[in-house]
Amino acid sequence: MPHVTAAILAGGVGARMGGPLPKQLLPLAGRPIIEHSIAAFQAAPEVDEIAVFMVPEHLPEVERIVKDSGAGKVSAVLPGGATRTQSSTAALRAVAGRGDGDLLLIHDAVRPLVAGATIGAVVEALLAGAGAVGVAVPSSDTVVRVAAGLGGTETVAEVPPRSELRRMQTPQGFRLGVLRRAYDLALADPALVATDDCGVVLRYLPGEPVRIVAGTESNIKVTHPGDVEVAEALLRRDADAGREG
Ligand SMILES: Nc1ccn([C@@H]2O[C@H](COP(=O)(O)OP(=O)(O)OP(=O)(O)O)[C@@H](O)[C@H]2O)c(=O)n1
Ligand SMILES: C[C@](O)(CO)[C@H](O)COP(=O)(O)O
Repeated sequence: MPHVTAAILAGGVGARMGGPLPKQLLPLAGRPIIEHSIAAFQAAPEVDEIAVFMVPEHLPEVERIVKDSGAGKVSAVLPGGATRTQSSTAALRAVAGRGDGDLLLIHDAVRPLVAGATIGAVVEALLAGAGAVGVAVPSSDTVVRVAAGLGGTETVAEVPPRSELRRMQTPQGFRLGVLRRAYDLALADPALVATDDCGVVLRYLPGEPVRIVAGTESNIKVTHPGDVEVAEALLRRDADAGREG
């Protein structure tokens, strides 16, 4: 069986959230957001090992969280990079000793409500032969592409068919050989701009299918002020549903 490493990316400073602390350290139901994310992968039977990539100035807080929560699968708490893409490449460096057939899951630390079933579905798709797997949900809203209008305004440039659109979440999972080849090409491209790792595979290895598995609406990315309260409400709802089910 391939070895499965989960990389939890926590190298961001949370500019959109604001405030003195990176949002992954904010409390959610009494525990730091990142502790929920680590716990999800700790509990996932498919995952062998976890590595966390944290804003360098806050490494000690995460080391303490890992120790106090008893997350025994965490083998390393390392500095993240200056951009999400650089944190992903830090994750690739951390698994340099693993084989091309081993698996790497990359997860946003600020998606604390990821379901165990979602992690399982990503690994299952990889074990079934996929080289790259994304998690996505349909969009309820019409999504448009915009263009710059007059005087700093925006205008609608295109309305792609909604039935073909999905909202991407994490974890995103990869056979290591695939992600390594994609990033080797990406890092040699001075025009590299990426917001997720499946996008890097799609752009630089266009022949490599990126499979999609279904995500959940609860797997939100805590991004803006107010999102912690939304996550708290979703956590309560999921706990109530678990008690009733
Ligand atoms: N240099 C970075 C930037 C982001 N991330 C991580 O990638 C995930 C998704 O990023 P985002 O929500 O954009 O987090 P921030 O970069 O912290 O937020 P902002 O863009 O508002 O500053 C987060 O878990 C974040 O910590 C990372 O590991 N390294
Ligand atoms: C990877 C991601 O969560 C997929 O939706 C998203 O692209 C991260 O974007 P961010 O700007 O780093 O929050």
